[in-house]
Amino acid sequence: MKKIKIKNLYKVYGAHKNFEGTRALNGINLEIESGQVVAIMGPSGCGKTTLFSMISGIDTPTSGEVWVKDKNIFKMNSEERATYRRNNIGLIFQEDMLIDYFTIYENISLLRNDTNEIKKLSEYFGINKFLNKYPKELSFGERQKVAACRAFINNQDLILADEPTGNLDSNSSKKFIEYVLKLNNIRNDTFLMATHDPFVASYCNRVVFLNDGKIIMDIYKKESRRHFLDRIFDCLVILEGEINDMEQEIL
Ligand SMILES: Nc1ncnc2c1ncn2[C@@H]1O[C@H](COP(=O)(O)OP(=O)(O)OP(=O)(O)O)[C@@H](O)[C@H]1O
Repeated sequence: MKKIKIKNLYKVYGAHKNFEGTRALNGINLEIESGQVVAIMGPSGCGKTTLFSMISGIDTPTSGEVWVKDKNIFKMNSEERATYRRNNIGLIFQEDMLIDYFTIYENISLLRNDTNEIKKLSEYFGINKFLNKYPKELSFGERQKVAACRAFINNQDLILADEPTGNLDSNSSKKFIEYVLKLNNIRNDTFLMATHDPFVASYCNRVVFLNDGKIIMDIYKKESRRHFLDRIFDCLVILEGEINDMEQEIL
């Protein structure tokens, strides 16, 4: 089943009569199957965060359509869209967005206060011993696992993670992504992750490369993670070539 269908999506920021604006998304067409684990890669400013804010309905596109589970989310009014977001989407950001004066338990329970589910998820992520502590008492890696628990708590089946390992060292990144993907396998959620890290991307089944608001490559894992990582590096070399060409054109 198609989980997400994006058709001809454009987002232009800040256009007015003397300025044509910034084209953050420049005609994106993308389909994602239910249960797929997809990394979105590309240089800073290529449109990854903008794409996520369109899929989550946080912001509206200039033109184009986003269908999630057979619903065109920009045909909903803003109230319906807020309900859609709350019930369907789990968000994980680079900054964990935990509330410092709430305990870890309270932070996770904000969306759904289900003691059994919180116990299960926090045990799964190995943070159950921290439930009565405060975010400041945890390491970055531990805090990011709390953020993941919060994203999964409401049984959302679409998780959007924007640079979730951006603040973690390589060992914590590896542990974080392994935990998230193992859980994802059990629940068959659809997982989209923006990342600059090829190693983290190599854990996904598919990597979509963006440049300048467009999809320029889209690859699927058919081999071992190690070999997929090599292929991701090859794509990054091609991407770098494109960026250099664009810079030459501007000069
Ligand atoms: N609210 C905004 N107003 C104006 N321009 C914006 C806005 N948000 C993003 N942009 C511009 O749109 C383009 C895409 O930005 P976006 O944040 O989606 O990129 P990104 O790939 O997520 O970058 P990064 O990897 O640095 O987070 C950039 O040129 C950015 O400057």
